[in-house]
Amino acid sequence: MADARKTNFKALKNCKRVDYLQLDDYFMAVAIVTAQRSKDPSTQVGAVIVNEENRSVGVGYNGFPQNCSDDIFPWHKITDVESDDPLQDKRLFVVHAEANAILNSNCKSLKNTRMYTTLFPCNECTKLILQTGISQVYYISDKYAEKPEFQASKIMLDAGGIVYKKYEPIMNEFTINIDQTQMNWKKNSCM
Ligand SMILES: Nc1ccn([C@H]2C[C@H](O)[C@@H](COP(=O)(O)O)O2)c(=O)n1
Repeated sequence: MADARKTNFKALKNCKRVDYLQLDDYFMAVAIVTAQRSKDPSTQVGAVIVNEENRSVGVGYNGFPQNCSDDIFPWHKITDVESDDPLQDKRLFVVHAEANAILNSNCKSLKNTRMYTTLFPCNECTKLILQTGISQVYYISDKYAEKPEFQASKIMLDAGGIVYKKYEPIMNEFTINIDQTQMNWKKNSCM
């Protein structure tokens, strides 16, 4: 009688999918999807923190603090509106995606974790990155590279020996389509 435990799995091809999403692309994709939760009309940012065991331990997007209503607080900058009230500026109130990912983390220590963020971190978030022991930062855009806040970030990241790299995807594009997903499930269940 054949002993199932002695089956030689190597003798046959195991039919594993080859076009699956690689781990780093997956985490950056989570950051991109998370950014879609932001109510900011000009820039939506998402960030994910991942530990050494490849578990995501924190996610965040840019938004106002708890109890500061998205419908009441300003989503513009003072320079975008005709107002002489300096409080009419989102920058005074928004919590950045990276800070939210850190604050939302579900573990005691972020030492040696890596962060995937859709936008390069500002100086304030970089201070938190250094203080929490995050050791790698992957980003998609560095659109504010010329601003002193973002240059200060690089000075601090360099001083802290933190690896930061523009993200190079393996799979640059894939589609999220809920109707299509449902159709695929139906198709597969008939096979
Ligand atoms: N690394 C960053 C940089 C910016 N943010 C947030 C802050 C604002 O909500 C928005 C930037 O708005 P803009 O100046 O482009 O009108 O993005 C962030 O979460 N993380």
